[in-house]
Amino acid sequence: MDVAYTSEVLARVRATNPLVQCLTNSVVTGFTANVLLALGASPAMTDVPRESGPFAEIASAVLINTGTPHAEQRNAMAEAAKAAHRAGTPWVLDPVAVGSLPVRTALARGLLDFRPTAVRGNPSEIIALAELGGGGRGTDAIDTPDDALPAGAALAASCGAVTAVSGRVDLVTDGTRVIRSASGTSLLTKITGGGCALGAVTAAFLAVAGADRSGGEPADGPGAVLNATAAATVVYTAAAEMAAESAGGPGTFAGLFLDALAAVDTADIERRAALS
Ligand SMILES: Nc1ncnc2c1ncn2[C@@H]1O[C@H](COP(=O)(O)OP(=O)(O)OP(=O)(O)O)[C@@H](O)[C@H]1O
Ligand SMILES: Cc1ncsc1CCO
Repeated sequence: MDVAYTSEVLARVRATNPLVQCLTNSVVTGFTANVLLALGASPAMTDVPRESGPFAEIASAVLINTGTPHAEQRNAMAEAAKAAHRAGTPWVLDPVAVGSLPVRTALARGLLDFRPTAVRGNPSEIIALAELGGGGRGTDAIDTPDDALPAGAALAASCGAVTAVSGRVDLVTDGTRVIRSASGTSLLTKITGGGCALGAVTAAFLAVAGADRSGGEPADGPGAVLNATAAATVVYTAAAEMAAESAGGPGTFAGLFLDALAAVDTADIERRAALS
């Protein structure tokens, strides 16, 4: 995974406007849609039963985020995950507050049966999803990304997912390889949805990553999911870093971040990527 691949996948998103179906929490819905639009993707918050399943079959990718999982949305999530799995639509699970709250913990663990392409969350959520810990403090983490490495390996083994763990240094793993990305800004933690919108951006990148929907060899090679997931983090955090340079605080940062997502280019990515 390198800067050239990151720029190439970003260009594909902008050229093809992948349709990203989001079943996400009520706090971050508008922000998430704006982040996808700024990036060049096309959001659709299709999250009611009898629509979510059929839509997941035609969407380019699906995001399921458990932040505010009301009963109807839980049913829609199960329907969408099942349909995405059946149709070969890449889908991302963001297990918000899993571990510390019981309803979403059961929901998210059940959704693993439908083999998410990637799981994205903070360290405590990832550890709890893999049943290796009890979760964080509500939506906040109490663990570090490296603490979640065994959980990433467990999720790769149990459902084949690539795992992206957020923190000061973000980490992406397929259970064997680990990519760390140190770009970004703590201002992302001072606006709501800083992590949730990254889940949607990850879905957009997976949509264009050359993964074969029939389960065959991905056009971008066997590491396509790992590389595209890491590329999403690099673009997202590079844009956040650009926004932070002229932000006066969380309020102006949010707007400048959308501007930066629309503007970020190869030179910006080259300057700001901090991969190891
Ligand atoms: N301590 C930190 N310093 C700098 N950047 C950080 C820090 N923690 C997180 N980030 C950045 O913020 C992004 C979002 O991560 P965060 O851990 O806040 O997600 P989250 O808890 O799932 O967010 P939310 O549930 O509020 O959407 C990460 O991708 C990372 O780049
Ligand atoms: C604040 C909050 N509560 C449930 S979901 C959410 C958005 C950030 O995870």
